[in-house]
Amino acid sequence: MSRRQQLTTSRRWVIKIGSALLTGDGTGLNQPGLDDWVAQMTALVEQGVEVVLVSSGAVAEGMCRLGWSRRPSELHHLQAAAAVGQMGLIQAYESRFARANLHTAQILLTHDDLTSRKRYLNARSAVRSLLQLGVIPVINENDTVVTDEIRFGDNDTLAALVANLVEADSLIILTDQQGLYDCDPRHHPDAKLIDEVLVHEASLDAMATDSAGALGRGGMKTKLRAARLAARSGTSTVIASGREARILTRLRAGEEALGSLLYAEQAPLAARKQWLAGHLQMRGRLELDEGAVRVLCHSGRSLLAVGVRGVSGDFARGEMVACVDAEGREIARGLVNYNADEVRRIMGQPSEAIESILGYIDEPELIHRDNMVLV
Ligand SMILES: Nc1ncnc2c1ncn2[C@@H]1O[C@H](COP(=O)(O)OP(=O)(O)O)[C@@H](O)[C@H]1O
Ligand SMILES: N[C@@H](CCC(=O)OP(=O)(O)O)C(=O)O
Repeated sequence: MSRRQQLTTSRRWVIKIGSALLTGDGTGLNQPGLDDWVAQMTALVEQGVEVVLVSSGAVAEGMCRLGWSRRPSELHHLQAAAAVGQMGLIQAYESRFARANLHTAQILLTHDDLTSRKRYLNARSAVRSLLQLGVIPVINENDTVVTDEIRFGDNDTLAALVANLVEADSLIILTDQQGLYDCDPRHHPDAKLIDEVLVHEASLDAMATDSAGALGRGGMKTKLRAARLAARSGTSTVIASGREARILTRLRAGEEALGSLLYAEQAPLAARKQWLAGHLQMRGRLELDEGAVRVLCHSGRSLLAVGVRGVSGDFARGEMVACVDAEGREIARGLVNYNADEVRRIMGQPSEAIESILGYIDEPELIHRDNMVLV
């Protein structure tokens, strides 16, 4: 199957719509554009794609609503514009998706939300639950509370971290150019479009510059960096023009020579497992009973509390623990969904009992199979 053909079957897409498209002429949101992109995303959902939308446009829409003609430079004015404009942005998506009977959910994130392990896991389970419910998450940076030091700044980086968060198969970055050119087409009319390339190809660095349009942030440089970040979880990226007719549905159909495909070396699950195998420090150990050892080793299942008979170490939710058999041999390692004290209370118990023992339930599994590698 060609790399383009993989888009025809991939299941989870993060779609980023940039400021350059959403607010092309600086007079508020591009309403006809929104009609078109929402109709295409609805068609994707009907084909079974789980869509997570990362949308810019809050500051520009806020400027329009407040009657400001120039982007302010003071942080507090930018924050005010973002707060006003985010209302318009969400209304724009909510009303359009509602016509197709699809619910939307607003998620505003800061850098801290994705770097603190606990908040990361919480954001991850919230977005996953929304997807399971068939809801379209509409994500933007929480511009009103971020300071310069902790900003994503451009939404390309945010979209890449969201792709990591949900282990997306594909990240689609829609912008005002046909894709990544070998130099900025705004200044070089003879620039050539890159069709398909390995995301880590070193020659790309010299091509993707940080010159952006009047309303965008970051230019192609942040898009290339985003594609490389996304590749850490095995996600391949397409950079394409949101002005091209039926761009999303044509990409879904596997059309060749459309936008630039920056492909990752590994598939999402393999990339995650490699990261788990080599990455984190072990914070504790879970001793498993024979039945649990068997289902982990032979059936590739998740670890449930009922199969654990001993706990050592002091670990937090989301940290890495070793799973050992009765002789102390490590058989697997993975990210645990409960902290050490909680595991001591729920070990040996069926998952249905977790809520009555702890008073809440985070996940039914102690370690989900996607977060575990056999050793
Ligand atoms: N090699 C390149 N190929 C394509 N565009 C480039 C390149 N280098 C810089 N750019 C600039 O990046 C701009 C898109 O980035 P930006 O304005 O930040 O858009 P967005 O708001 O969609 O993120 C293009 O309009 C183009 O001028
Ligand atoms: N969070 C900001 C968007 C930041 C931004 O412009 O990003 P980008 O679309 O990457 O150029 C907003 O909603 O106005």
